[in-house]
Parts: sequence; structure tokens; C-alpha cells
Amino acid sequence: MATILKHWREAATLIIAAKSKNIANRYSYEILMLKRSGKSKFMPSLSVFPGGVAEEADFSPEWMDVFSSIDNDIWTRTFAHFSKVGQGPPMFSRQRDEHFSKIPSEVAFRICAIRETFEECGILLTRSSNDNKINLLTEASNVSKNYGKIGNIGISDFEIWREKVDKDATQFIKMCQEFNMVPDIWSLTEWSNWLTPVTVARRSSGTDEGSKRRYDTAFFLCLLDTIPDAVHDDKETVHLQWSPPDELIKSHLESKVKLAPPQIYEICRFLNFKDIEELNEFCLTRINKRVTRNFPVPAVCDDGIFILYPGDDLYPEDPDIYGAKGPLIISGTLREIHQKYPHHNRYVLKDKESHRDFIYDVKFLCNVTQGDEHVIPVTDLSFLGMPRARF
Ligand SMILES: Nc1ncnc2c1ncn2[C@@H]1O[C@H](COP(=O)(O)O)[C@@H](OP(=O)(O)O)[C@H]1O
Ligand SMILES: CCC(=O)SCCNC(=O)CCNC(=O)[C@H](O)C(C)(C)COP(=O)(O)O
Ligand SMILES: [Mg+2]
Repeated sequence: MATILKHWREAATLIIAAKSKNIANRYSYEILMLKRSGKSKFMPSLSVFPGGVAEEADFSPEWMDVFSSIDNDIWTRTFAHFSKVGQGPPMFSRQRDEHFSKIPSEVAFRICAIRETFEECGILLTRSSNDNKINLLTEASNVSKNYGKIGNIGISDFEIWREKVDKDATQFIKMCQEFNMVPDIWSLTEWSNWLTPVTVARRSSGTDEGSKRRYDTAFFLCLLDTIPDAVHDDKETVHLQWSPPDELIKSHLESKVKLAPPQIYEICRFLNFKDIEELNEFCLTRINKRVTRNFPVPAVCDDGIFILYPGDDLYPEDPDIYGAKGPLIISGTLREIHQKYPHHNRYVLKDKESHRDFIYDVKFLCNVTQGDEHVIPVTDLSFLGMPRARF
């Protein structure tokens, strides 16, 4: 697929937000988190959204046959939609071998996210090929809700196919053909894109092998109108939990759940939306929008460290994505730099904290968008009883 990238792996991950039954919660929905095995080479024991590396099967031209089973008009318009929404970040727009270019990468990475979700927690986001109620991504004005659908293949087949797909991603194509269904790509909103930073990759993972890992990961969001049955695979993932975004951040700050910065950043974006309906409306406004790649750049100053994100005054014009140069050095103290460069999209660590493994810490500052009109994360966590960042 010409996906053998020298520097990083391409991956997709799925944030699932499902309507909560607990009306006492401050937020009306819960987000699915999976705790990775301690044996994982990358981010062991951290809680993440379901997801993983894209396989050739996700880009297979055989998907054209699978999608040809749905209403021809829907598929034609879906295809047309993706060719008109603009290029998107590099993982979507880069040239691939012809064989793997038959379906748009926007579809292929959605298939990857749906397949990985099925493997890791047993949530199957598919629609019957006869479903003529597919919400067309192109027609936000005609759509008021864009919630995902759970496929029903019968309990006895379910685990057999989950196992088969886990072993061999091409089996997902076979499974869709066998049960006359298609991955519910329409319910996935393109949410963000994270490229693992170079220096951080060397520091944040447990093993030598894992520490070299970098991923270019497409994050999608899917809303569900009820919390579905879900069970972790007990291999790659060892625990599953549904929690409202405020409780997740609180648990992270109390060290009850361990999250990495991209997951914290994304969960903090959800703090803007109390009700799942507001989230649904926001997703509808993004139907024709693309995200920009979020490539964190570490920088060292006199008394601490910054991890800079696009949009920050200090974010370099030409970030060093291959890691050829060393970290950025910025003269001045955190306090001085904070005032001198007031547009913040950064993660800050003071020296006295920097001996700690920073993935357990959080001090995000964000008061700018990064050019993709996306909602910015809530970084004032005083409503959770957390003190504001001070220098
Ligand atoms: N029982 C287990 N414990 C820990 N990791 C496991 C595992 N079974 C599979 N994995 C790892 O999960 C990764 C696959 O993840 P995904 O399918 O989400 O991309 C693989 O890691 P590697 O990428 O290190 O080979 C695989 O080795
Ligand atoms: C500033 C410190 C960091 O940013 S560390 C960042 C590590 N995270 C990422 O690079 C992006 C998000 N990664 C994931 O969501 C998942 O780990 C995954 C989907 C890439 C995992 O893939 P796997 O094949 O191991 O399941
Ligand atoms: Mg995975």
C-alpha cells in the first residue's frame, strides 16, 4: 500500500460518546476508554480510545464491491463528498499505490477505526446494505441526528467473527459480505489528527522498541444514543470503562486513570459540550470541514519545558517532523515567555516537575484555534476543583 513509512505508522482511533442513563451526571454522555495491556510495546497500561494501525485490507479495492451492495446513489454521493471536501492532513492526501487508491483514504481510515473497535471491544458499527436511511455526509441541512448504528449478526456468530477479524483484517470484508452489511462510515466525524512527537516518543514508552514508535493517527468521533454492550478483548486491552468527560479528567488528575496528552487534549475539548445533542449539532457543522495535523513540538526554556501545538505563538513555522534537529531552546523563564507570547496552545512543565514522567501530569493552556475552526479544549479546570496553572 506504500504505507511502509520510514518514520511512522498510520493508524485510526475512534472516540465513542454514548448517551448516559445517569441523569445525575453533569455531562449527558459517557466516553469509552480501554486500558492497554502492561505488555504493550507502546503506551503500556495507558487508557486510550479503541484503535490501531491501518492494514492493507482497510484500503482493499474489494470494499468497492461491499459498498456496491448499498443504494448506488448513496455510494456515488459519498464518494463525491470525499472528493470535494478538500485535501485534509497528509495521511489522507498522500499518494498511495494505485491498487490501494480505489477507495478514498477518508473511507479506508474510517473502516480501520470501525474494525479496530470491533476487535478491541466488540462494538460493531455497521449498517444493513438495505438501510436506506443512511445520513448522507453531504446533506447536513437534511440531517438532524447523526448517531451510529450497531450491527446485529447474532450472538453465536459474533465472537467467532471477532476472533477471525482480529487475526486477519481481510476477514472484515468477508464478514460484511456474509451478513450483507457495510461499515457505518457515515456516522464517523473526522475529529483530529495526531502525529507522535519525536523526543516524546523516546521518553514516553516503556521499552526500547516501543520508544521508537511513532503514529500518524486519525481520530474520529461516533455518537450513540445508548451505551452498547462492550467487552475488552483481554489481550491488547485489559479493562474497559464508560465515563463522562469531566470524570475522566478528574480521575486522570487523581492518578486513577492514566491518559496520554492527545487523549487528555481531546477529552478537554468535550468539556465544552454538556449535552450529547450539542455535540451532535457541532458534528453536523463539521461535515464539510477538515482537521489539521497536530504535531507536538517540545521546547526547553530556563525553568521548564513546553510541548507546543499548532497555533501557539511559539510553534515553529517549519516544524521538524523527522526529528533531524534537537529540541527548540527558548530563552527566558516560563513566566516571562507566558506573557511575551500570549497565544497559547501548549502543555507546560516546570523544572521541579520535569523529573516526573510527564504523561501523568496535565497543564494545558489553550486560547487559540489551530486554523481548523475546531473547538478548543477547556483548560480552566477550576470547576473540577483543580487549581489554575501558575508559574
Ligand atoms: N495479549 C496481548 N498483550 C499485549 N499486546 C498485544 C496482545 N495481543 C496483541 N497485542 C499487540 O497489539 C498490537 C496490535 O494493535 P492494533 O491491532 O490495535 O494495531 C500489536 O502490537 P505491535 O504493534 O507492537 O505488534 C500486538 O502485538
Ligand atoms: C506529548 C506526549 C505525547 O503526545 S505521547 C503520544 C502518543 N500518542 C499518539 O501518538 C497518538 C494516539 N495514539 C493512539 O491513539 C493509539 O495509541 C494507537 C491507535 C496509535 C495505538 O495503536 P496500537 O496498534 O498499538 O493499538
Ligand atoms: Mg489498538
